[in-house]
Order: sequence, then structure tokens, then C-alpha cells
Amino acid sequence: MDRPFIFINSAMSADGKLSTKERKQVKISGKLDFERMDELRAQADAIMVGIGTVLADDPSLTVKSPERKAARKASGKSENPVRVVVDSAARTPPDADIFKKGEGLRIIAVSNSAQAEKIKILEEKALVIKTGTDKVNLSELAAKLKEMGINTLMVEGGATLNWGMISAGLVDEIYTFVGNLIIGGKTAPTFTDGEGFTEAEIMGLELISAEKIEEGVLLKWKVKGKRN
Ligand SMILES: NC(=O)C1=CN([C@@H]2O[C@H](COP(=O)(O)OP(=O)(O)OC[C@H]3O[C@@H](n4cnc5c(N)ncnc54)[C@H](O)[C@@H]3O)[C@@H](O)[C@H]2O)C=CC1
Ligand SMILES: Nc1nc(O)c(N)c(N[C@@H]2O[C@H](COP(=O)(O)O)[C@@H](O)[C@H]2O)n1
Repeated sequence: MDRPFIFINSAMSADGKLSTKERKQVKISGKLDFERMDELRAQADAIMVGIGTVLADDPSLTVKSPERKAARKASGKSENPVRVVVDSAARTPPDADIFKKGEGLRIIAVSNSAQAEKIKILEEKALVIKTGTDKVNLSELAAKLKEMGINTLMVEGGATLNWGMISAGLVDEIYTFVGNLIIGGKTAPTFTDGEGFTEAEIMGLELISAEKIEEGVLLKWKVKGKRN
């Protein structure tokens, strides 16, 4: 394959929301699900998020467990996977937590329309990859990551990036933890936003497993491609 194995891991409410209508982060996962997420991070070569998530949540995207970090080190890897932000207009704040916390390579993927001055500032902190005219070309980006030796890519949202990756046919598996809460709100981000499929384009999934974790359910899906 000329791209990594790509999976999305997300936590959503029982009504399919990733956060509130104000884009405020909500604790959906319990302790066990956060541990599962940390293990996925520790096993991945890279973690990817959209700029919307960086601006809303300011995540560090680091591996949290000292044991998992040590195990990565012992196998000759950096403590953290490569952290990738999909950021067409180079809006990532230079003081974002992904720069401040943890060791390891950061990549900011921008489009060719991003301002040169903003790119220059980011280049002091990260490797900047340029693809696409106005919007990052996700297929090209995935191919470049593979060329760099990234074989497993974990996508951690948000709603727009999930749509972009799924609609471009770039996702192999999806893991959704469904928590015991309702968030509501027609403008609150859902697992996939974006423009949506027409009926003929709808993506089919195959259920790999369904597992109760604390008070929620972890659903694992394989992406099968168009249903029709
Ligand atoms: N519960 C969970 O597991 C998670 C929840 N979230 C929530 O999701 C929300 C953020 O989601 P969004 O606002 O949708 O932002 P997002 O994180 O999906 O980033 C979207 C941005 O990515 C950029 N992008 C560049 N090229 C693109 C392309 N080809 N396709 C798609 N996007 C491209 C665009 O600038 C776009 O605005 C926040 O409220 C955050 O809290 C985020 C991650 C995980
Ligand atoms: N898996 C999961 N469960 C939840 O309940 C969540 N609220 C999230 N949110 C995302 O996790 C990221 C936090 O990363 P750091 O702890 O800063 O490394 C962030 O992107 C949230 O949107 N995830």
C-alpha cells in the first residue's frame, strides 16, 4: 500500500456528538477507555488531528503512561509518535501544547495557499509539508507520511478531518467509544461532519467487535467502501 494503515479513534456521546455546541471538550471516556487510547497512541507511528481540534482543545497528543513511553524508548523510538496537524492555512499557534509538551517530531501539513510568514514561524518548531492548492491534499499527505516510514497512522478527529479522511477513502478501521451521555445541539460536532454523502456514495462498514467498557460501548469497524 502506498499509504499507512490508517484508523480513527474517537469518543462520542450516545447521540453521536464529539463535543458541545461551543466546541468545549467533554469527558466522554472513563479511565479504562483513556488507557486504551494511550495504548493505541503508544503503538502508532504517528497521530493526526485537524487544526479545529488544536484550536478548540489544545491537545498535547503525547503518550501519558511512563511505562509505555519507556517501552517506546527501549525499542529505539521517540517517546511519542510523530504528531501531525492538518492545517491548510498554517493557523497552528506557535505556543500550542503539541510544541510545548513531550519529545518527538511534529509535522504541520499546510496547503500551497498558506502565508509564507506563518510557515516560516512554524518551521522553527516542526517539519512543514505543503500539499494541495487551498486545502491540504490528504491522499498526498498520507503517501508522504508512508515515504517517511510511517506505517500506522492514528487519526484523533475532529469531525471535519474524520469526514475528509473517510470521504477520500483513506480509512481502514474506525474505533468509536460511545459514552453514557447526551450532548445534543444541531451545531455540535458529530463523528463525521463535512458535506456528507449522497445516498449512492454512502460508506459501508463491517462490525469487528462490540465491547462494554465501564458505562459505555467500544465499537470497532472495518471500512468496506461504498455500499452500492
Ligand atoms: N471526542 C473526541 O474523541 C474528539 C473530539 N474532538 C472535537 O472535535 C471538534 C473539532 O472538530 P472540527 O472543528 O471539525 O475540526 P477538525 O479538528 O476536524 O479540523 C478541521 C480542519 O482541518 C483542516 N483541513 C485541512 N485540509 C483538510 C481536508 N482535506 N479535509 C478536512 N479537513 C481539512 C481544515 O482547516 C478544517 O477546518 C472540537 O470541538 C473537539 O473538541 C476532536 C478530537 C477528538
Ligand atoms: N478518547 C477521547 N475520549 C474523550 O472523552 C475525549 N474527550 C477525547 N478527546 C480528545 O483527546 C485529545 C486529548 O489529548 P491530550 O490528552 O491533550 O494528549 C483531544 O484531541 C480531545 O479532543 N478523546
